[in-house]
Amino acid sequence: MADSAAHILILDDDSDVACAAQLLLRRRYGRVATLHEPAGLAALLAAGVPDVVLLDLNFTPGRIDGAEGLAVLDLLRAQARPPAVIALTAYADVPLAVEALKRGAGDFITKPWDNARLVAAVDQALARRAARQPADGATAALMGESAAMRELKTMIASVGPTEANVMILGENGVGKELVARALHLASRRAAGTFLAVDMGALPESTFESELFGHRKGSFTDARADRAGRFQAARGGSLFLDEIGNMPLAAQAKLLTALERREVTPIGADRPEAIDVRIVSATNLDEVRLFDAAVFRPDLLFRLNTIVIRVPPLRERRDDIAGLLRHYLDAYERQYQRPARALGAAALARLQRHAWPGNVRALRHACERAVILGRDADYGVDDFGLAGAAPAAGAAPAPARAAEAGEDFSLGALERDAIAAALAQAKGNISHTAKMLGVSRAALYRKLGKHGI
Ligand SMILES: Nc1ncnc2c1ncn2[C@@H]1O[C@H](COP(=O)(O)OP(=O)(O)OP(=O)(O)O)[C@@H](O)[C@H]1O
Repeated sequence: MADSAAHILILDDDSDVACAAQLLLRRRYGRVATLHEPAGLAALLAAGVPDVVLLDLNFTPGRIDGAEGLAVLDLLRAQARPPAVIALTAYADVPLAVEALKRGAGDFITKPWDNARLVAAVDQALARRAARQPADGATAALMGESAAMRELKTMIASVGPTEANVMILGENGVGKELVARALHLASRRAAGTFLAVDMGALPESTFESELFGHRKGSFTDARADRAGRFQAARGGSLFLDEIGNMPLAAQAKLLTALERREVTPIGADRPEAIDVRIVSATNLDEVRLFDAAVFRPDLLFRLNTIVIRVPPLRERRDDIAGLLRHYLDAYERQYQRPARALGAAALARLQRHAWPGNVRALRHACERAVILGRDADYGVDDFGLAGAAPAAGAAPAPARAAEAGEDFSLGALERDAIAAALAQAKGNISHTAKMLGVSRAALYRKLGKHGI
């Protein structure tokens, strides 16, 4: 069964053998890579674990004990989601093949192989791997196998099925909305609606009408009955995003609704029971969140029964290579560009980058690289990172090009204006967008464009 999404790796020191297998398999599977020695394997795994590895067991000429291949097998088995392994043995060496099977290989093939048998073995290996995958549909969109991401997925799996209110904390672009969606998918409400509301963008004047609904004629513009977000999400999950940006008066109204578990549409004479699971998110740091002048403590304690912290990308650098490959592949497909490799130097540099805009910025950088990159491999310049080499763990200082009189191009001035507004709004995207007079979506696009 051909599978255009499958990723196969052939690890064999004999380049003729590897090339023959690659030519055969490339016709049926999406990505078929070859490697001639185990030395490059760690970097390759960091960029994404293949689905199936065809593994030769001896690399050094003259060696037939299989020790090198078995060591690679151990490394493959240690991956968070190990690939299915087919051992390649040159000598019909049954004891070695048996040892490989004992150590976790799923199958073995003797060289020279029969093409049909090799293809059947790969098909079976893919099927085995698919069957072995954990029931992680809910968290499938959340990429990353770092210890922090694994912990996050475990947390989602245990908290998701409960009705507890969850507050998700993390910087802009770390994936808070993805986590909220994963919680919904892992819940008993998964068949219901997932409705996201940007609380920072709701004008105070229409806050109640937007959230609780209104009756026809209850105010000048109320030309028909309208359900609020609480009613629209009935039976599902309501994601209150940017909760830290709500004015205090609006916080009081939300608190009342959550305490009473009912809302009264404007102009209605009776309240309506609410049936939603509340998931909220903010990029406020916890010091600000616990400041009563910013956020009502009673509302905070309603919302944060469970707190999930999503770490910034610079604290889970192990995920960077996989995310880069994922988004490069996705944009290569989207823009119908040829598949290109990410050079080792560029990868190392990207892994050191501080990524102040987190995964969102990385995604934009990949899109830029796919569109603008011209060389055979991607180089670091293709990604348009801000600052040549910002120190790990630190957000880059705003560009001062205009101040220094170096560059008065409109692009540079726009970048400076955004960086300055962002700094003044303490990283708050909604406030920054408001200060600059653009929508949040437009601001995100500009952040990506300037690599901020
Ligand atoms: N772990 C991840 N795997 C794949 N994509 C991710 C991951 N985390 C974030 N993204 C992508 O990064 C972008 C930003 O994610 P998301 O909107 O969930 O972040 P956020 O923390 O809610 O951001 P903000 O606070 O700015 O609203 C999206 O395109 C999302 O698909």
